[in-house]
Amino acid sequence: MANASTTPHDLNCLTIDELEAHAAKIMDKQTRDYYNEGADSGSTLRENLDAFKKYRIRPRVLRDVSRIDTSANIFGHKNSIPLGVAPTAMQCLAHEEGELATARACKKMNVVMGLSSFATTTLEDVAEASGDNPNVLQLYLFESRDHSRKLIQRAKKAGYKAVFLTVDTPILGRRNLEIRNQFKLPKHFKIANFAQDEAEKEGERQQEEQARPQAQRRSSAGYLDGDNRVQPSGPITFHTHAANPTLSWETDIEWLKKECGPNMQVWVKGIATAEDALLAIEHGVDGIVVSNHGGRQLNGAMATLDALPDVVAAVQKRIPVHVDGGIRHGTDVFKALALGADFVWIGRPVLWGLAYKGQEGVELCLRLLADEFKLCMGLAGTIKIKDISKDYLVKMDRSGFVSRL
Ligand SMILES: Cc1cc2nc3c(=O)[nH]c(=O)nc-3n(C[C@H](O)[C@H](O)[C@H](O)COP(=O)(O)O)c2cc1C
Ligand SMILES: O=C(O)C(=O)c1ccccc1
Repeated sequence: MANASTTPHDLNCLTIDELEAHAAKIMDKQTRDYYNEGADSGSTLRENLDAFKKYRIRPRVLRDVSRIDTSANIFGHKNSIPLGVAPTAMQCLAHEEGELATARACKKMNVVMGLSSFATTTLEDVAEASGDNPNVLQLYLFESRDHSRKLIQRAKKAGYKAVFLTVDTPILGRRNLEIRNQFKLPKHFKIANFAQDEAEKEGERQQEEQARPQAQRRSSAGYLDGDNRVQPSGPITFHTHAANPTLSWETDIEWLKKECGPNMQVWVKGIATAEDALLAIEHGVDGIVVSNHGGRQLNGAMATLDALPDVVAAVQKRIPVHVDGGIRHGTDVFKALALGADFVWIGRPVLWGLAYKGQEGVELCLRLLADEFKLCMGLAGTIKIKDISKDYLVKMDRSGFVSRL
């Protein structure tokens, strides 16, 4: 009998939940709170996780599952599983090698990596560590077009396959632990991808700005006071760059497409509705990620798995639809694909892996999910990614009533 436990395992850490628990013991409180929390009460963060429990798998049997192919094509590359590493900011907080450790683990595991605009490693160094393995650059479109233009040119030159424009963060969500902890990036780390000529000045401003509680930091329209009211604008700052409330389909997507040219795709990350998915297609976007930023932006927003089916129905396979948020098991990957996603991304589990054991920890994280996903495919009676469909799921309502999809 084929057994999933043929790959070497870390006996102390056999699940993503265990990885989270190990990481929680290792990370300092500031980092743990920053990485793990959601916005406001955290209900959307929890619902992202719980949404997967509403679905159960309908396994088919007596099919030859001796040859399971978990691979998925992305940007013309063969990814080992239909899963990528979502962009998350400031990975040097989790481990001194930060994004480089993640890039090396992704390369080893054949998994695409998303690099945050707010990475603590330069995009060139990450590209070098990745070799042939594909990368995407997550973008916050800064109000200073000059800075964005430079960043895009650098990404192009370094061979990034796509930019993912994050569209769920026109204003930064309120994260209470971050405010209470007065979270700041320790002085010895740098937000590495600010344009060289601006880096010094900007670095200093960031350090100053980060010393401020979140509620007093400035956004580009001004800063949010204690009651989340926007106060008049101040100088350009760290959070000015992340949160740009002027972003719009008309002005920014056209501009971005032109800047990226024919060889670097433009995706939008943070879509939650069919209406916006259709607008994305209308504006010539190459792909979308259904995301609510891991529940860190609009608390009270739908769980991403709940938002997914409407988006999939509207898009009708014209462009790829990806999803992130709350994926912690191989069965979660299977369920997202069965609901029509082409691919999924994971955020926090990679940060936990990094904190646990650097590159090795990220490899472990990816291996656990890859093994679980392959096992799920085989036990459900599927051998190719394209076999996975809604025929393999039922949905349970609150009273436990089960219905076919
Ligand atoms: C600590 C942290 C930092 C993040 N930083 C960014 C970022 O810089 N840009 C971005 O688009 N998304 C960012 N995200 C959101 C992730 O890309 C992703 O959407 C989310 O983490 C997925 O949910 P999950 O953590 O439940 O897997 C961040 C998430 C976390 C947890
Ligand atoms: O923390 C985040 O989720 C995020 O996307 C972000 C926002 C501002 C600066 C750095 C990261």
